[in-house]
Amino acid sequence: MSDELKKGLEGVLVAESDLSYIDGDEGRLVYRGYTIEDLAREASYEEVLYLLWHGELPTESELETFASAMAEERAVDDAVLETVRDLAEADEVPMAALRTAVSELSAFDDAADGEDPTDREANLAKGKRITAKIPTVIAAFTRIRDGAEPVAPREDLSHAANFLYMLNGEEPDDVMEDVFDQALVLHADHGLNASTFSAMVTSSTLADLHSAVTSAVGTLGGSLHGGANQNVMEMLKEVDESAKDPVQWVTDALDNGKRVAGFGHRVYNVKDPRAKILSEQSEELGEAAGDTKWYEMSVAIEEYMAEEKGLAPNVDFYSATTYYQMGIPIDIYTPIFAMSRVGGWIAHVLEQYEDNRLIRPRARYVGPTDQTFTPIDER
Ligand SMILES: CC(=O)SCCNC(=O)CCNC(=O)[C@H](O)C(C)(C)COP(=O)(O)OP(=O)(O)OC[C@H]1O[C@@H](n2cnc3c(N)ncnc32)[C@H](O)[C@@H]1OP(=O)(O)O
Ligand SMILES: O=C([O-])CC(=O)C(=O)O
Repeated sequence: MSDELKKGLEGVLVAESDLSYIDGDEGRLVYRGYTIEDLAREASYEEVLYLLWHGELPTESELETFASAMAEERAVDDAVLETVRDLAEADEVPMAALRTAVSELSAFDDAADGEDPTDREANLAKGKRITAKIPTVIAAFTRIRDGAEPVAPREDLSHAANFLYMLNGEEPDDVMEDVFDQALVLHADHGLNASTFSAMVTSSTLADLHSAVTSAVGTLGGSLHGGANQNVMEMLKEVDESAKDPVQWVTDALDNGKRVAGFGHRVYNVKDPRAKILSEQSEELGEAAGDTKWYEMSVAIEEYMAEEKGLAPNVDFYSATTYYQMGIPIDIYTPIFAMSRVGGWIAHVLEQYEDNRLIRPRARYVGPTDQTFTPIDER
């Protein structure tokens, strides 16, 4: 047994996986051998889900069956909607509301209590239900919080278009649907990132899929992980409102010991390939709207961070301005990340169950070992 301490588990191999491969020096990401560039351009989110869960790209009829079965599962039980309403009216943080709702979804899931938690077919069906319902929860929460009534899901729209329809009460145009669908594809999986690992740890105890996804939602929300996309946009708005030069603003932030959201990564030593694609989306949306202010501000910060800190943008840096220019409320950027990443979480949980061993690392104990106990009335 090695006593070498790897803080943050950096570089530690804990599993074999054939889901996604990251080359952190080359800035390359593939899902099951397909480059993220090809998938973002050519495949829908539903197609990528099928690829992750079933191991290969679907044929047209497989995709049609898969996507329509998932679309049929979009509605959530009234009791869950009531919880979502209560949480929205109580001004709950969106990621906390999503975590609570995902947990409650299990109470209304068809899966019989006591079934084998590792049953692959049951989990694929359950995974489809969870993935289908998460967008409904996020859209309903957002609308109620903003003083509107939820919009019921439609089965005839794609996963991406249906979410934007439920959020805005109107169908998105083709450009918005495509940009959003690409964002979902780009966020679907990323090796053993923290939230995925959290889902794996939970499932390694033979806890059920809803528990694993609930753990993962909780883990994604932190500012060092998925929560960074919201922080990026809040930072850019602060820069804008400060009327300072963006580079000066960032210099001051770094001088004050702050981290710049959307930069740095545990695995990438170069620009995240997803950030490359999203920066193009961000620029195109700005150009279409006749205002590239957010894109230009982001590029100025990117150049400065590269020169001064040797840090490159991660996926969260350009998703922020992409979503902002689509009119999406800033505090649901991380729930949207979850809406995509749930596909990866489920795929990794399926892998975990296939070849399970309890995940249980050790800490090096550095406390005392020979204290003399003092009874409470003598302390
Ligand atoms: C989807 C995702 O989860 S992508 C990541 C989203 N998170 C963010 O964007 C938050 C900002 N980024 C960070 O905090 C980090 O880069 C992380 C958490 C992503 C990676 O963390 P780690 O791999 O543990 O790197 P670590 O925190 O040790 O940082 C290494 C060095 O780079 C610096 N650094 C890393 N990221 C940043 C940043 N965004 N701003 C300023 N400095 C940074 C650290 O201060 C540290 O410097 P030091 O060695 O002089 O102390
Ligand atoms: O891989 C990571 O550590 C974080 C990340 O980029 C992701 O989860 O998409």
